[in-house]
Amino acid sequence: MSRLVYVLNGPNLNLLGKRQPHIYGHETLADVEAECRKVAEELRLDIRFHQSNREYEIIDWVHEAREVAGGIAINPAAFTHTSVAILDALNTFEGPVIEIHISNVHKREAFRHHSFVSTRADGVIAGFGTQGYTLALRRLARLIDEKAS
Ligand SMILES: O=C(O)[C@]1(O)C=C(c2cccc(Sc3ccccc3)c2)[C@@H](O)[C@H](O)C1
Repeated sequence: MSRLVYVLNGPNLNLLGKRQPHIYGHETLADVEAECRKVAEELRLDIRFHQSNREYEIIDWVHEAREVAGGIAINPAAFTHTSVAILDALNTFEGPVIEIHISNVHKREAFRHHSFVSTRADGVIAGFGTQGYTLALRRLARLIDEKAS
């Protein structure tokens, strides 16, 4: 069972930490990646960390993950609420998928309350700030270890 995990980030997350800190905090996506790499080392995971504003690139990374990864952690951002295409791609991935949202989407606008991705995700983390990323890694490590035992 591969200990490689893909961490995928959707549109506008490249601007994280620069606006709306009251919703998304002050950490930049580079800060989040660094924290993920630190925790991944503790968990004996390798990670590939990506962000794109282009739906097709996220789909292509999911297809890549099918061949090499043991799990996917994904913050689809706005694609959460719109993308059947990303859901369809995730449905071709056989390993565990954890959906991450920095904010508690259920306390926000009604259009953020529905997620296409949640119909595939094995778990959803929302409202834990950027700590959700490392919590997702810990869950994926547990699931990968359980499958290997
Ligand atoms: O809470 C999240 O992580 C979420 O996935 C992230 C989103 C999001 C939306 C716009 C921008 C950003 S990142 C950002 C934040 C502040 C300033 C600039 C960019 C994330 C939303 O589209 C989702 O509904 C919720």
